[in-house]
Amino acid sequence: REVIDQSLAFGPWKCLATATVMWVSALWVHHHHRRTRRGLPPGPLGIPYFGNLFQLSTQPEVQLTQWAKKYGGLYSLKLGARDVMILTHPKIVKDLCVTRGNIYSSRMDWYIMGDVLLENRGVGATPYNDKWRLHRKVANSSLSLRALNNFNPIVDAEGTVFVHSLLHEGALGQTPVNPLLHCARFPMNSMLSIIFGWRTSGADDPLIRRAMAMGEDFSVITGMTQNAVDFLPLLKLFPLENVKRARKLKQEFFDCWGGMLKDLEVRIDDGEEIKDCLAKGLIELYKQKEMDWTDIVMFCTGIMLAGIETTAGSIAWLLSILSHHPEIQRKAQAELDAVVGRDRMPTLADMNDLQYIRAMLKEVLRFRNPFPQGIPHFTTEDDTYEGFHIPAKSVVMINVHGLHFDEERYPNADQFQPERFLHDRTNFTESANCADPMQRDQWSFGAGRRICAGMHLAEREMYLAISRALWAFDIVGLEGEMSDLDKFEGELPRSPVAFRVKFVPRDAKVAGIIDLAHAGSSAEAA
Ligand code: HEM
Repeated sequence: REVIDQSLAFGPWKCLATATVMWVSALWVHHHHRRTRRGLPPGPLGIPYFGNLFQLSTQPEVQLTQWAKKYGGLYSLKLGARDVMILTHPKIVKDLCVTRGNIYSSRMDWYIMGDVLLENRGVGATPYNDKWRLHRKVANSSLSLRALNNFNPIVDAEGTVFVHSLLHEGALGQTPVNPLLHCARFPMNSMLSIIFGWRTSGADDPLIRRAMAMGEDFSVITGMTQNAVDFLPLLKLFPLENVKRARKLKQEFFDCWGGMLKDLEVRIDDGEEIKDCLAKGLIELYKQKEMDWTDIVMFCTGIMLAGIETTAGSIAWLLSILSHHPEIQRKAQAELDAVVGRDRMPTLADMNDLQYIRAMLKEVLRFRNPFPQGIPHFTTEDDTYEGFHIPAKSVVMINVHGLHFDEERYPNADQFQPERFLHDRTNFTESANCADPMQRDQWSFGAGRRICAGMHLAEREMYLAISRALWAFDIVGLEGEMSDLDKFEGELPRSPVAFRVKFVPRDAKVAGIIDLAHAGSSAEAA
């Protein structure tokens, strides 16, 4: 009697549950068949409407890389309403993003980053159109190899300021230092000089914290895991916390970088002689009506965002990693002492002779790169590749993490081993442009027509910061307080969390040499 009662009570629920399971399964099968019918590359099954969205965690690159092992160098996902192509093989990245760059070079219509925050302007966020071409041309005019040579003295001087700050904040190796502010100030001052012909005068300048806060906010609210709305457009109907944050941040961009442009415009209008800088050129374009005010503010915003956190984070990762590896420091220092000696600091002229340092820079970008899922490209036309259909308006992700942790190309990929690049004498740009994609060192700078515009600058800054830090100091981790190499902040880009190390001068002459160079270089930097 009890059993009969129980089955009667459970019966309707069981029926309902069975019906639901059948309905979901039918939708699932239908969904799968639709994908196969469309001829898309293979990929994991998702659920109707949401696709694979819920299968990605807060570190999507881990799952993306696991799927690459199963589905290969090109597979597809459905993230909400979007078709997403994941590229995890060098040849496929080159074939699509470089060779077919006319189709694969746009940017998706991001809601928060594009519509709300940057108004789809700025070099990095603008879709592939004439506006982007103009923005990219202007960026290249200051960031190309030739243009950058004019800024060599400034970047060199900032490299000296960097080690000088570490030396003195660390009381000549006595006191631990959190190097993050200094790592940010170096690229920030280079960018300020290139854009506005101006720099911050000390690590306590409020602009440094302000720029870092803007960068951190941007990095958090624009990350993929924060933006389900880019894949589920219906979410736009709901009040989203990040939209409020983005509007506030946009205002901050206008106040800060827009304010600096305004000051410059007033000075130009007052007839002041202004030395050549990117912002001066932008104001000319604004006056000639080739760019509007939002264009030039977002141009500066985009360049400042692209150029600070990325490079700062890479320098900081390397300092953090080196504090775990005294044996790697010794190898780099042996090379530095042989090539440079102990009576002067390394300069840009030594870069080609410091092969171990160069290998370390490549290895840190492989090992802890700021954009493990790349910055997505977007297709503008239908395409067919290796028999697969790639529809127009597909999101195309270069799975940088998957490329960088491929054991076949990088044995012991989860270890930091500069030796793997010792044979490679190319600089970042030469390697990115090499004909055989299997020979490319790493993929941190993306690929094709949207490839990073700041590779030369990033390389010079990273080289000067690290070669000088290792020439001058032993980087010593603190007992019981070693940095955590697996924790990071933000998403677009990622940076290491705060840590402290000691910068211990390697010999008695170091402080004198740095102080002397600093006295000479601060005039140059100013
Ligand atoms: C370690 C440092 C850096 C890394 C890892 C990095 C990485 C990247 C990546 C992944 C992209 C997107 C590429 C693509 O879509 O395929 C990019 C674009 C860009 N980067 Fe960098 N970047 C770094 C430093 C810099 C610096 C110092 C600047 C100087 C201003 C800069 C300026 C830009 C610009 C303007 C773009 C947009 C290019 C476009 O969409 O046309 N980056 N960067």
